[in-house]
Amino acid sequence: MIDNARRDNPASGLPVRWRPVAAARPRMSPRWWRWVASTDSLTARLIAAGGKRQFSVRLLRQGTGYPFADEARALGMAPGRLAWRREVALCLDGVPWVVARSVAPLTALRGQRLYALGERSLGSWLFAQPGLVRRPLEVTRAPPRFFAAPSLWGRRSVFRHRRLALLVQEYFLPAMAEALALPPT
Ligand SMILES: C=C(O[C@@H]1C=C(C(=O)O)C=C[C@H]1O)C(=O)O
Repeated sequence: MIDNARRDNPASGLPVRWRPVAAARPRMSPRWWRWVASTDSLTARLIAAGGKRQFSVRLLRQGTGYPFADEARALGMAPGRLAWRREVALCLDGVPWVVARSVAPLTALRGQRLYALGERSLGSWLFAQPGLVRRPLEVTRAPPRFFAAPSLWGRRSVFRHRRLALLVQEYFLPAMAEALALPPT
């Protein structure tokens, strides 16, 4: 499991510590709290916050592979099981503000046409699904393992829709903090 993840990305050997979002609240400014703890569509929030800037989804990588060990655990996947992985940058005027990595067990994907999303936002599909359930958010200060940039906050949660379980991890980048004049934490 961990060996497979390492083959994908040498940095994955560093275990990522995820904590319930409420546990991080004392160290988080109210402005960041509104971004990190929100449970509605981040895509919609970014479009609103971006004002006149043009929103776009840049597809970094998509396909089948092994999840990181902490991702497999969050999804309740047995070691060695393959997953569908999608990595994107959510950009405003072409500048990445957030990078996201979504992971789903392959077995749960049947019939869901997620491959066809391309550079449309997963969020706009996901939040249109009736009966969507979102598990509690967790946060980390560790940088993303799939994109070479620091992040201010990272968060993750599992969405459930019928048989689909999808772990969405989103990292807020310094460019976003700078553009919106957000504090360092
Ligand atoms: C889950 C959402 O979807 C966003 C869009 C993503 C994509 O297109 O791959 C990935 C993660 C999210 O940041 C959302 O808008 O909240």
